Amino acid sequence: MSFFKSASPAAAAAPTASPLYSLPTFPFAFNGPKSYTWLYTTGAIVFALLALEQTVYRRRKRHLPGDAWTIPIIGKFADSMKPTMEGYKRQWDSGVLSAISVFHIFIVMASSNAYARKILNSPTYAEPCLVHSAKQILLPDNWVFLTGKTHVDYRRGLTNLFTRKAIGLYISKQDTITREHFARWRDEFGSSPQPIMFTARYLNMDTSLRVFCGDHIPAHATKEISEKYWAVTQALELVNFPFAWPGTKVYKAIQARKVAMYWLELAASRSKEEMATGAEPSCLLDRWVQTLADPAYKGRREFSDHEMAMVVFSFLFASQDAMSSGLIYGFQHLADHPEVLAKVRAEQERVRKGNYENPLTIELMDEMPYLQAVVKESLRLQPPVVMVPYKSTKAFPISDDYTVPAGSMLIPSFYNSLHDEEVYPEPYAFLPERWLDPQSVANQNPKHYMVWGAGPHRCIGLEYATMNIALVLGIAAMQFDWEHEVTPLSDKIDIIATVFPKDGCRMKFTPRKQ
Ligand code: HEM
Repeated sequence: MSFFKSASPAAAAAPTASPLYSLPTFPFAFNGPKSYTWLYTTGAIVFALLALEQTVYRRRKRHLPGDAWTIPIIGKFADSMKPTMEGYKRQWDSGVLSAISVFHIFIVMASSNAYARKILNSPTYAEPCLVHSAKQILLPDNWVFLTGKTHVDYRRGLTNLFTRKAIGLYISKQDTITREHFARWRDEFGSSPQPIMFTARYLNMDTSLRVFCGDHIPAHATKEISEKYWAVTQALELVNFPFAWPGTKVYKAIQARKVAMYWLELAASRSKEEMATGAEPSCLLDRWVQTLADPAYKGRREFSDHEMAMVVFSFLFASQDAMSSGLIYGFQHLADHPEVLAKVRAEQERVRKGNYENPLTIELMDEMPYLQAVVKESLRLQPPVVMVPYKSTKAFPISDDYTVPAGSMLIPSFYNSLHDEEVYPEPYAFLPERWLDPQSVANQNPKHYMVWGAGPHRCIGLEYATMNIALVLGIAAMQFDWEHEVTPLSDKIDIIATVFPKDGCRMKFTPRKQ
């Protein structure tokens, strides 16, 4: 997420002030018995509202595991301000369905694969629940806010942008940009390890902008967008000030979006002009324009520059955090398992036969099953998106004995499916080999592999993301010797929108002789 969905219930809870708690203010001067009447009346109202809150919570929760009583007014707000994996795991372990409340929002967490999939595959009852700030940042008319059939139809037109043919087109750009960045890494990474969080992030941002817009935006624009984009990620934090006032994170994110949209609209317009001359497509926008002009194409043909820019912005929004998380953990897992890194290098040597400077192609990548298994396993072991919030649009009979009330938040977990020891023996070990045998229990149970979600909103960019992570790790394996400085925080997880090692993954890259 992707990640324009909040990782925590607090995100949705924070901006919502319940009318239940907006009590009128009273004159509290003690002027005789009349004042005591006000005081008693106020006390009685507060007491009644608190009692009502508990009754509503217990009626919604029924027999589900979870606190018998919710903390008045704020519920589990304090926990969700600083979410931890340990806290989530405790909640998941309490039951396949469990309940909590944050402010007045009633939340059902689903930890089993069956329930997680049921939520994601029941668009009549549940739809994605985007954080409050997402509409301000992405613009309310962005396609990501569509639901039901309109969403399915719009999305169908976009899947052309991620076919094998399209990915084959993007890969040469990914290769070029990655090598440009690695040339800089040679100078930037000195003698001591340093966090790669922002270095890897910039690499992803630059690559994605080039893949999406090609040369239709100037190099300085990709830099400007990349630098400003951090404001967008920050505005997705769990709790945000609800108004976009100057100085707030949402305000800064909106300014960043304006800059990005300016360049993306320009790119869309230039792509249309260039494709009209019969030029060959060289980026995602070109491919989109070319598809729309294809007489065989069935679907809507007219998209304004603004609309195309919004789609590209949504891809950036959905991809940056998740792809950076996946890449950083890819580096960390490989560096911590030198025996696996050695096998990646052996495969590179076999396939590339010494031609390490030749650009990678999709056909060459096909010959690297071990590298692909490494990426798949790394994303399983530490999924960038551990869960996504949905909301029930009507009463949802999720099981024989429980119906989720309408308007609740539903949070299916991906993490539990991905660490189910029935499907992934030794679930906390990094074992790419489990993906090499088509008959392995992991390969025989693809529905457990929930890194990309499931159902109508399943990640649209998964092939592109997988290819990019594999390509970067494959080239880095041959260009550098890696050293990961393991710190007490390396295994601790920071939940920003997606997940990152708390120490930012401290790495040292030393150029290798090839
Ligand atoms: C490792 C990288 C990535 C991960 C782990 C990831 C994961 C996810 C997940 C879990 C979802 C929600 C699925 C659901 O609700 O069932 C999602 C949705 C989405 N992702 Fe990704 N994603 C990644 C990269 C990307 C990239 C590179 C792009 C764009 C090129 C992208 C575009 C999207 C979009 C547009 C959606 C919303 C789809 C819809 O609502 O129809 N993602 N992603």
